[in-house]
Amino acid sequence: MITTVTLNASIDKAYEMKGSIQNGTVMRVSVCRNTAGGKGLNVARIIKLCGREVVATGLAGGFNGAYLEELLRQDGIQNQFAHIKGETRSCINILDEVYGSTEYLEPGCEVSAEECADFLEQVFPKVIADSEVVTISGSVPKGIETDIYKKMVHIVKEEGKQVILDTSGALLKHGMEAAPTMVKPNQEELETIFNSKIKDIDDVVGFAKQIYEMGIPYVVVSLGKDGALMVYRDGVFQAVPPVMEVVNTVGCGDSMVGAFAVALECKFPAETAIKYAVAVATANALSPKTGDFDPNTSQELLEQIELRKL
Ligand SMILES: Nc1ncnc2c1ncn2[C@@H]1O[C@H](COP(=O)(O)OP(=O)(O)OP(=O)(O)O)[C@@H](O)[C@H]1O
Ligand SMILES: O=P(O)(O)OC[C@@]1(O)O[C@H](CO)[C@@H](O)[C@@H]1O
Repeated sequence: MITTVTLNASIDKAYEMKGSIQNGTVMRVSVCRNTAGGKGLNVARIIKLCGREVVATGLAGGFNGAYLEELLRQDGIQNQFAHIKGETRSCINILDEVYGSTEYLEPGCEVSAEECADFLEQVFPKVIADSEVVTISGSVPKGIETDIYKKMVHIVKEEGKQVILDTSGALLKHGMEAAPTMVKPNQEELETIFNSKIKDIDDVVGFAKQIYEMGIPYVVVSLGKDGALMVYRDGVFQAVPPVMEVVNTVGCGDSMVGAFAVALECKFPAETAIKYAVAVATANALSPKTGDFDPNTSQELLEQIELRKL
């Protein structure tokens, strides 16, 4: 069993537009799709599609929170959310022919210190009890301290479980101090953490090695169309997918996290794990839906992924 955590859950709205967007005018949406979102819920859908058992937890509130739980029920995702007074946010992803994808992310409601403590001390330890792997993803709503993920990583590790952390900025910086099993920054997140511009792949390797030295066994940097780079005990590897025409890359990072969690749970060797994660993430880029992939496509991609030792 794998637990996914989404503290800043959202109703994700994908707006498909015909033609190009004209800013400052009235635009009519051609197709609208609502999904239970926030990074951890995309991760949960991917794990289910990989054929593994998953339970989703986090914070949910108001009408959107109830809708979110209903969407998860429709997707067949087991969930145990802590209920908060504030309203769960919405995030909009506009898909058009000129810009591809443009995301508008709401910040999330205010969460009280009591609500946060209730989740951390009561809900979270109970939900993870039957899981071997826990994933923690995304931003946090207002009122939650930036060391929350550090505390959660400690709780998971004290129970002898493995934990993946996928977040950014101060949340990532503090979270890494607790040495999770795996982190998955993208290049932008690395630049923020190290306050430095990345010029080439050597810079990526250098920063990833520094993170590995903090005691994090698997450091995976996602590189978009160039796949992902992994630093672990036996060296530095890059898994490169074939060049393809993508449909929707939102949630690709989450797909990579979901597949890597499955690989940890199934005890895949590290080099198989990174290839599997890149295959699933690339298959997600070929689906119009977020946190979705066709298992036949990922299986075909797996055979086409090139693993390079750097
Ligand atoms: N254009 C693309 N072509 C092929 N594969 C892609 C492409 N974009 C993303 N991917 C796949 O998805 C993985 C993760 O993508 P990316 O590096 O964009 O993650 P991310 O920035 O964390 O994404 P997000 O935050 O949108 O979820 C890549 O390692 C790759 O396997
Ligand atoms: O505000 P966060 O939690 O960082 O990101 C939220 C979000 O952009 O991430 C997912 C894509 O990765 C979307 O489902 C969701 O809307």
